[in-house]
Amino acid sequence: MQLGLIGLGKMGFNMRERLRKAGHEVVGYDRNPDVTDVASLADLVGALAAPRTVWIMVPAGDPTRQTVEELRELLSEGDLVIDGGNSRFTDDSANSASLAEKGIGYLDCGVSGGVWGLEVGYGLMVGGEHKWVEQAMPIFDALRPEGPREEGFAHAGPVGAGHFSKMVHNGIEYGLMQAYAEGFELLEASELVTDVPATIKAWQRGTVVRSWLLDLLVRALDSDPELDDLRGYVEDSGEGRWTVEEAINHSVPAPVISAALFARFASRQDDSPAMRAVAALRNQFGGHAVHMAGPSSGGGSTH
Ligand SMILES: NC(=O)C1=CN([C@@H]2O[C@H](COP(=O)(O)OP(=O)(O)OC[C@H]3O[C@@H](n4cnc5c(N)ncnc54)[C@H](O)[C@@H]3O)[C@@H](O)[C@H]2O)C=CC1
Ligand SMILES: O=C(CO)[C@H](O)[C@H](O)COP(=O)(O)O
Repeated sequence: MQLGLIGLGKMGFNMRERLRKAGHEVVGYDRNPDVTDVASLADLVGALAAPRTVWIMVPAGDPTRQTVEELRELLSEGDLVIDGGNSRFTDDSANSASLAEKGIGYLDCGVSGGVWGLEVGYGLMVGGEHKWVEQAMPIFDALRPEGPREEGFAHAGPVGAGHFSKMVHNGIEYGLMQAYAEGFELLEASELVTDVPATIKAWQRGTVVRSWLLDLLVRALDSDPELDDLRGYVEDSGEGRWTVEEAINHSVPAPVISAALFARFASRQDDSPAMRAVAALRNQFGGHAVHMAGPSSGGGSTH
């Protein structure tokens, strides 16, 4: 099958490779001339025979919204657009409705697997109408891991369901990573455990907490046993906060995911205004000692 693929970065580049290995004809477009197959979106559309299927894999938000708008002008009735990026699910209904005015189909597809997907395949969760899902199934089948389709692919529901599912998936990812990270810190802090990387490595087989994320932690510790080449500063790209917002909207308690998100915010602070306030209040009501800020004293002096 032919596919137009827009965005050939960490994800799209490998997806093009995996699809080509499976025998599909992929025309890739990226703003980066080093990786693109064609010079423009118009050229990409011109290189495909109707009905066309075009997969967007650019950063979520404005780049994806603008790409959908441009495709709306270039594509025709019967063509299909798939947004495979980590877009917020609330963008999907607007994209779908705008394309539907011209008879162009729309699917939202949550994609999981990161840079490893080339080798092991991508977990896919799709939202949209059945007929469009069927049209794109050869592409989904090539991207998903080998094995039973239902173990690496889900038609999760109508438009928006794919990105909603991916949002929850990423919220879970936040919580799992945070739990491993806290365990790592506690092992490191202990006087009893003398080989932390070996201990975590031993959890890879047979234990209740074995997982792919644990395997990746072992891999990171193999090259940097105390992770001291890194700063403890963690970005986020939206999915975690949207998960927490949806948990609030549905009155679903999500303390683990919320704490994991807030831990990332805390990681970006050199000093915490909130904890300065707690120290000040403790000092006010109980006369408890505080650590004073000092220009070169690190934690400062105690008063
Ligand atoms: N990296 C990951 O682990 C995963 C990323 N995603 C999502 O997939 C999408 C792509 O992510 P990455 O490949 O990691 O990002 P990336 O930043 O590595 O690649 C994005 C690519 O899109 C290109 N690009 C940006 N705007 C463009 C435009 N208007 N037209 C054409 N090309 C454009 C850039 O030149 C770049 O090559 C994002 O929505 C991301 O959230 C989804 C699952 C996993
Ligand atoms: O979707 C992903 C993995 O499943 C991406 O790697 C995503 O960027 C991870 O989320 P965040 O950047 O917020 O940590």
